[in-house]
Amino acid sequence: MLNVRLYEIFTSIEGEGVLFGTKTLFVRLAGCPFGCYYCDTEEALPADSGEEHTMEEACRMIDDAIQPNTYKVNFTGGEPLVQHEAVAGMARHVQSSGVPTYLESSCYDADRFRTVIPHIDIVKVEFKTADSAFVEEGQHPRIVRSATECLRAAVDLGRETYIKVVAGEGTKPGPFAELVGGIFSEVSNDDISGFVIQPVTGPGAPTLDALLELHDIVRPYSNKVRVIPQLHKAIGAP
Ligand SMILES: Nc1nc2[nH]cc(C(=O)O)c2c(=O)[nH]1
Ligand code: SF4
Ligand SMILES: [Mg+2]
Repeated sequence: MLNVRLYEIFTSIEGEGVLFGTKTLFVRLAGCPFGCYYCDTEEALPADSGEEHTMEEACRMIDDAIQPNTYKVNFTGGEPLVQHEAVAGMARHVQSSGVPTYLESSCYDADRFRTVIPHIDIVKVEFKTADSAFVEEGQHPRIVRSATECLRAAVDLGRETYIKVVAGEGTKPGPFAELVGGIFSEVSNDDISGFVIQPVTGPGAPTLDALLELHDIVRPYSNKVRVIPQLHKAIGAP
């Protein structure tokens, strides 16, 4: 029987991406095998963090936690695709209750992504830069290919899709331009609802000049480029 490890379920104001400011129920799954230097949920990275539940329990916990006027349920982590079948099951349940579902993933595995995306309404496709320490440098091209496949799959299914790239002080314009060129050889501006450059919060934050340079690299491809910091950090919310 399928079980799921959840780290926490809570309501907050969406602090990231194009839907920042919306009232959101966060379902944080336990476990992520990666190691981004800016990770702000390190407590949820161990595979044995959080608590294990049956799918029935998890769905009931979501039903009990969801408040009136919730805009969406955000499946995050950790890395939700580590437990992709459970995410698909919980997302299907949430959709059946009429609340939109949202996926917050590093998009490291396109096969897993394809099992989840039919049950997701709005998706953030994240592209990790080589300096993120997400994976070892040699693995980075493979990760970009995975995220690109995820992007293709989301757009082909007609999902509301936006792109996010976290930028830190080590994010170099040259490799960033190469990444952006690759993304827009795969999709067009009409396919996406936004291109979010999210500055690292705190140590490792990029300068304004660096952010403007990255912005100007995306702008020729998309008028939907936005530099959006983490709102929840600014308002002291979880
Ligand atoms: N308020 C708030 N918004 C968020 N958006 C994405 C989050 C995440 O941890 O994935 C997050 C989070 O942890 N808190
Ligand atoms: S992929 Fe996400 S959860 Fe995993 S280490 Fe990176 S920022 Fe943290
Ligand atoms: Mg967070």
